[in-house]
Amino acid sequence: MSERLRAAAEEIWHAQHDHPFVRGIGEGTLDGARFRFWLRQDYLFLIEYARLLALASAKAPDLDTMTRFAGLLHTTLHEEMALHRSYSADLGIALPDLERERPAPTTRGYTDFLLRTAAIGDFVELLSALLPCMWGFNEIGLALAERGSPDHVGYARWIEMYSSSDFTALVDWLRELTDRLGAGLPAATEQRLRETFLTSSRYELAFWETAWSRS
Ligand SMILES: Cc1ncc(CO)c(N)n1
Repeated sequence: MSERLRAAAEEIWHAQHDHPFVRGIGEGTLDGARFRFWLRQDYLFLIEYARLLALASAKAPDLDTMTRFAGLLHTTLHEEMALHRSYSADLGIALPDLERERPAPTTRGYTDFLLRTAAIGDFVELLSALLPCMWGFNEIGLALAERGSPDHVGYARWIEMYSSSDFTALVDWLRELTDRLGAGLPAATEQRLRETFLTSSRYELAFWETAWSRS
């Protein structure tokens, strides 16, 4: 099912790869103010995203899945958010300021959508909402890593995080889980899951666009 979801969102994902913010990360040309805006908003995003992972663990259909989501929650809080904290330290942003940031409408809209889906949808729907977050960042990270970044690039740590073999393995696992739980669903259910996947994909694109144009 994950391949069909990805195919339905091709245009949106293509626009993400092509977005000047994403290209700027890869080429090392993204200006500091835009990255700074993204970093502050993404930290808020990750706090809510961590709640989503906690809900996924709570709603997991079996102990193994519950354990993996608890691990993913831990990795997000301690590794992915550590990346943001280290960039913030470099940029002179104090931790309390990072947490006190006000969410931009896109950040608010996206995290509300994710948590709403987790709260009232079933587990597969939650997975469909979550998949574009991790899979999208991994696909972008891998594409940028493959293109290679010049040595002077300050965004190398960003690219390393999202293209790492650990992050890639997590995405592979999440896709397998979606394929397993999404197998043989009625067409109307898959249609609903596709809409959820598309909504998250649109928010992913809007997140880059907001950081590009609002800062
Ligand atoms: C908006 C957004 N989507 C996905 C990820 C990856 O976890 C992130 N850090 N931020």
